[in-house]
Order: sequence, then structure tokens, then C-alpha cells
Amino acid sequence: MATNGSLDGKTRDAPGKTPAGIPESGAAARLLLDPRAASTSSHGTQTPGRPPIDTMPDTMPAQFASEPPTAASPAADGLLSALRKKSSPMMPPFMVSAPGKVIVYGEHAVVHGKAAIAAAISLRSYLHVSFLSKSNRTVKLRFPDIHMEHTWDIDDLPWDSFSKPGKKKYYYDLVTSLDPDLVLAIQPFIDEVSPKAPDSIRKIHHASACSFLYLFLSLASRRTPPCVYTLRSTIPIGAGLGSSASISVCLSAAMLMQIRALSGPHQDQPPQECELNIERINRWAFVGEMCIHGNPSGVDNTVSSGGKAVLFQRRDYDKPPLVIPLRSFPELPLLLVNTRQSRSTATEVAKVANLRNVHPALTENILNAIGMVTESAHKLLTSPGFDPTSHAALKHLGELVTINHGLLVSLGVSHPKLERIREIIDHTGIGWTKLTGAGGGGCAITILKPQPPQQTNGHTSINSHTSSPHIHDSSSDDSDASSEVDCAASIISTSTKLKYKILDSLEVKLANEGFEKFETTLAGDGVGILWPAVLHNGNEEEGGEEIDQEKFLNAAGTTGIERLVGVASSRRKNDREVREGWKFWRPWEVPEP
Ligand SMILES: Nc1ncnc2c1ncn2[C@@H]1O[C@H](COP(=O)(O)OP(=O)(O)OP(=O)(O)O)[C@@H](O)[C@H]1O
Ligand SMILES: C[C@@](O)(CCO)CC(=O)[O-]
Repeated sequence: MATNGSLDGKTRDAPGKTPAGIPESGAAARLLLDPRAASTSSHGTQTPGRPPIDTMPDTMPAQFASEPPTAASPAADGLLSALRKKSSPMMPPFMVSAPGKVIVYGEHAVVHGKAAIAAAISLRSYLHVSFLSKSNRTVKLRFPDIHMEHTWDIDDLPWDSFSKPGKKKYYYDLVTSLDPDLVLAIQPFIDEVSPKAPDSIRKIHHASACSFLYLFLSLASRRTPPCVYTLRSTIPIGAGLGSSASISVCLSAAMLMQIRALSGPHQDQPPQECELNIERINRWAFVGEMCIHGNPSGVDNTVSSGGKAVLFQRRDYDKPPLVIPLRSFPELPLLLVNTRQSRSTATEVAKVANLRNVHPALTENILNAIGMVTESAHKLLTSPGFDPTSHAALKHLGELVTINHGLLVSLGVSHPKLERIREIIDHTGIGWTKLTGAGGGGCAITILKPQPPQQTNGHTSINSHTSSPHIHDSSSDDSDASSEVDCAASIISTSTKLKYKILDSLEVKLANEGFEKFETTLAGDGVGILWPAVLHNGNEEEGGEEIDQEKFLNAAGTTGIERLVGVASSRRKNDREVREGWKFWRPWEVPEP
């Protein structure tokens, strides 16, 4: 694998030329072709009338070139314009995106050496990277979701600490622990972030800043072009959906892109090369996760980088985990409900450890049973005759969800709010529900049955083919609609937007009780790239819509983000169809010979 790959997997052109394979339409692409455009572009912050550093002639002494004189008089202006050379084009802005995840089977048991299955979801983080003129020697983070904004002077950062012999790491290195000396070196730069914010907020800001700075100082260099990283996410934070991993994946991918350590993604890329790029991003995302989490298992960043689903097992904490990609995992529509109940993963994990001390044999049996749930799902998903469109297969997977939840309840990691959500959803009969992640709050997931239930005689039944059932508020009666499912349709959804009207009524009911509902899809793409940040959205004749920082920041809420830059095509005919421009490494899609 070439270590100096290009975005399209071909040989990279000399700096200043248009890299092969990059669309030559759109303002961003024009920038690359027309150096004059750089000084008037909205990407840069060059002040009119003042020469950017790279307009100095080649013969200019180096120290002069890095300290341009200010034009104080018309004579000085004249002299400067005589000395000017054409600007080199600035890099156009680009974007990366990475998904959140859910644990489908096996949480908690995974802490005790059993396997778990986790899958990517269609909620995602989006990172926009734009470039400043070289005279502006800063790097800026704009993280509006957590109300954080901070600028560092690139030249002040502790580059020497990160480049000392024995400390320097390269993009291809495997880093499995944070270096305490390097953490110490960046601490003063983290401390200057949001010094006046309340402790709880400052902690969140510092975690993100730590993740960014550690990666930036490890992967970039003091000659790195000044830039702005703007991040927005549709993943609720701290709800067990891997929001931290998804931002670490975005940062890792963006920085590896900037130093040209990635190749592709492109359609003809061999699967091994796709995997190598994903692995490279994942390794550094794990480093970012360590900055936020301390001691993460690695499952979240692995799923967020590679997408789809994985079987994950860590028998020995001193060894790397077993990670088996589950290529056949179906893209199921998934209902996700956030309790909005904050929880601590550490507390829930400690509860189980405590139960194991008090009732060793019983707890061991429950953990073993959870391990068997995961095993059963894995066996089905990898069996030679597995048919992802089979109703029996969906029923099998669904029943395992229900069993897994019951076992988690007996471990004591559910919460009255999670039980309430399960009760409300069970009464509609629309699917199989379990808590996901650590429990004690956080989210519940429901794998939806393919046919919506029908209301008959005031009760919800579920074996009809009607398309517009109404939900019966049966929370006070004993009907158990989920017991008689008719899996009469394909288990592959044809759209992320779930069609069941029943979900709308459910949304109201859940919202009335303070819960938040998301409709998402399981097992989607991992990290994606939009280079340059130009989307077509059906207006090809104008060269596409360039996504600049302000546009991205002004997108209103989750819907606005998805509408502006979301990876899902609004005209998609199937789940794999993405919006034109976004590209993904999909090692499971073997290219035609
Ligand atoms: N949209 C975002 N913008 C900036 N920082 C974010 C964003 N989302 C997550 N983070 C960072 O990740 C941290 C959240 O990590 P935490 O582990 O608490 O939640 P999670 O990753 O959503 O849940 P889990 O790890 O249990 O799946 C935040 O404190 C913040 O530092
Ligand atoms: C509870 C747990 O199994 C899942 C948390 O998302 C903890 C872990 O795997 O680190």
C-alpha cells in the first residue's frame, strides 16, 4: 500500500495542480484550477491590499517571507505589488462524516470476556475542514453542539515534545496507550479552553480539546496549513450511541487526509486497500477515544470507522480484541428512544461486578446466557444459507433482542424509564425492544417488525397488511400484541424514513413522557469523505453547491444538517444509495474484475 496515496487512489499530482479524480466543477474545484481565485475566495481570510505570505517572490529571504511587511504607504504598496507573485491555490474545504453505534447484543457480558455485536447507525457526526491564509498561523475548533470554540496559535503548540526521538509517532504506527509526557505537554493548551465555564461543561470541552490536540500534534506538523475544524453531530451526546467515537473518527480521518496518508475511497479500490485505510483511521480514532474515555474497549471507534456491524470480544485485556466484521448484517430499520436519563457507564459496570461478587454462580450463568444470545445471532448471521430477507431470520434476531433485555434486567442495569419505554412500545406490538449500552438510562432500541400492526376491535393486532393502523392506548390493559407477529415482508427497509403511521402516534406518546425518538437504520456505512465540500443536489449546471463554514453552522438542527450535508440521498432508491459526492470505503463490495 502506498503511504503517499491520493484521494482517488492514483498517483498524486504535484502541489498546486488539480489532483486527478476530483470533480472540476464547483467553486472549490475552480479554486484549484485558477490560482487567482484564491485571493478572492470566501475560503480564506486574506485581507485585501495586503499580500499573503505565499505571494512573496521565491528569492525573498526566508525570514522575510514568513513576516510580510505591512504596506504603510503608496510607495510601499507599489514596491510590494512589484514583488508579488501569484498565490498558490489554497486547499478547498472538505468534509468527513462518521456514524454512531448501538450494541445490539452482549453489553456487560463483553466486559467479562464474552462476545458482543455492535452495529453502525445512520445518526452521524459531520466535520467540515476549511483553510485560512498562511499568514494566519492559527488552528481553530468550532464545536457548536457543546458550545465550544477555541483558537490556538500553531507556533505556540508543543511540537518539540511530540517530535522528540522516542516520542514521534507516524501515521502508520499502532498507538495503544497515551504517553503521559505528551498528555502533560498539551495540558496547558487544554486548560486555556473555556476557563470560566462550569466544571461539568469544562470537562466536556476539555475532553474534546484533548482528543483534537493529541491527534493534531501527533499527525500534523508546525508547517501545517492554518485551518478551522467545524463539527456538528446528529448523535445525542452521552446516550451510549458512541458520539465520542464518531468525533474521534472524523478528526482522525480529516488529519490523515490532510497529510495525504489515505487513498481513495473510490469504486475500484480493492477490499484490502479499503480495509487498510479504515484500519489507519481506526487506530488514530482509538487514540482520540482514549483522550475522552481513558480506557475504551475499542468497539465504538471500530464500528464507527468501518461501519456495518462487528462481533467484538476481549478475553485478555493485555491483548488486542477479536474483531470480526459481520458483512451479512442486514440493514434493519431501527427505532431508538433516548430516556434522557444521564447515566455513568462506570457505575453500571461496577453494579454487575458487585452482583458477581455477591451471587457468583448466578451472575456467571446470566453472563453466559448473554454470551449465548450473541453466539446464536452470530451463528445465524454467518450461516451459509443466511437470507437477510427471510422473515424467520428477522424473528430469530428479534427474539434474541427480547431475551437479551430480560437478562440485562436481571443483572440490575435497566432503569424505570427504560422499562416504561419498553412497555409503551411492547403495547404497540411494532417490534422487539432492549436497552443498549451500559443501561441505567441512555437509550432503548427496537428492531421493527416488517408489517405494522392493525387495530381491530379497539385492540392492536399485528397480522394485517393494512397500511395505516391507529395506535390503541392499551397501556392499561393486558394485550400482548408482540406475541403474534406476522413477518410478512422483506426485512430490508426501503427507506430510512420509516413509513409506519403508528410511529407518529408513538412519538407523541413518548414525547409526552419526556423521551426522545429517533428513526435510524442499522448497519450503514462507516467513515465517509466529501472532497471537496461541494454537493450537487440536482443543480449540476451551476457546478454544485459549495458548503462553506457559515452555511454548515447555520443549518438548523438535525434536519437542517441532514438536508444540507447528510450522507443519505433524498432520492435514494435503496439504503446503500448515498448523496452524490460522499464516498465510502466498502471492503464488503468486491469490485468487478
Ligand atoms: N457533537 C459533539 N461535539 C463536540 N464534542 C463531542 C460531540 N459529541 C461527543 N463529544 C465528545 O464526546 C464526549 C461524550 O462521550 P461519552 O462517552 O460521554 O458519550 P457517548 O460517546 O455518546 O456514549 P458512549 O461512549 O457510552 O457510547 C463529550 O464529553 C465530548 O467531549
Ligand atoms: C456496558 C458496556 O458493555 C457497554 C457500554 O456501551 C461497557 C463496555 O463494553 O465497555
